[in-house]
Amino acid sequence: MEKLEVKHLTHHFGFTEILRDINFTLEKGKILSIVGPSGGGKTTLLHLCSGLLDVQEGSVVNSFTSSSFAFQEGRLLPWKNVIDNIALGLLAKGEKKKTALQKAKAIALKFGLEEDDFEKFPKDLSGGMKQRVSFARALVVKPSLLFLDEPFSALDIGLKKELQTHLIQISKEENISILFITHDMMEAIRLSDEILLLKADPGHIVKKFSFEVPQEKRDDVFVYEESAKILQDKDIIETFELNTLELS
Ligand SMILES: Nc1ncnc2c1ncn2[C@@H]1O[C@H](COP(=O)(O)OP(=O)(O)OP(=O)(O)O)[C@@H](O)[C@H]1O
Repeated sequence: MEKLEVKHLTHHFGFTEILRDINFTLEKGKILSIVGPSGGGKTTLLHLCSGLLDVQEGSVVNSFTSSSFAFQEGRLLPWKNVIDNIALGLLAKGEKKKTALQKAKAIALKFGLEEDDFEKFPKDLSGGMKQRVSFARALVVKPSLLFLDEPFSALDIGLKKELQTHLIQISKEENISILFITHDMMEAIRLSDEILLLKADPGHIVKKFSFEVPQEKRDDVFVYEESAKILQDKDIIETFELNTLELS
């Protein structure tokens, strides 16, 4: 069975301990999110899990057959148009150009891009369109595991919901596992099978929340109700320091 297994992972930058004794397992077909305040070590943890950073202490064992990464800001190649950006990974895997372009176009349409956009270059795309391209590029290679770094943070609520719906649909159809980081609790509740709450200084997991209702059945009411419940949780209050906030 494919899985990502993190055991006793600790990380330092210089003399500063950033992460301490992180343990979790992501299983095939599951969506797991890491939620926590800014500076808590989420990005560091994601980079360690995805191999972008070298593990210093503890272990990360990734037995998924393939993985891909979608970044918050898209990271598209400025000299390539939309379709060529999406087709990159397929070409790198040795797919024939004609088939790669066909697959790129099909997934672009699935993510709400239009044929008129296909020849555009990144500089002529809105933030939302870049994000659509970024998702399409990460998913066109049909990864077994997808890493996402705050993928929806720059999007308005309508677009956020639309892309989340596409992501859930494609991940279910293709049985893709997802590990993503976010500071948005509602986003985590909408998408995750399990949420890991990461508290800062040094980053450590204080709580895990899991949800039984399948993602495609989670409507706005579910997300609002679960958020309201979770925001009362003492670990969430402490982790996000909600008790120190007062309206003046
Ligand atoms: N390459 C690096 N060298 C030194 N310190 C770093 C490096 N990368 C991150 N840090 C520090 O590690 C800590 C955790 O950063 P990280 O980016 O992992 O947190 P985060 O939870 O993703 O934050 P945010 O939500 O703001 O992106 C921060 O104090 C940051 O300054």
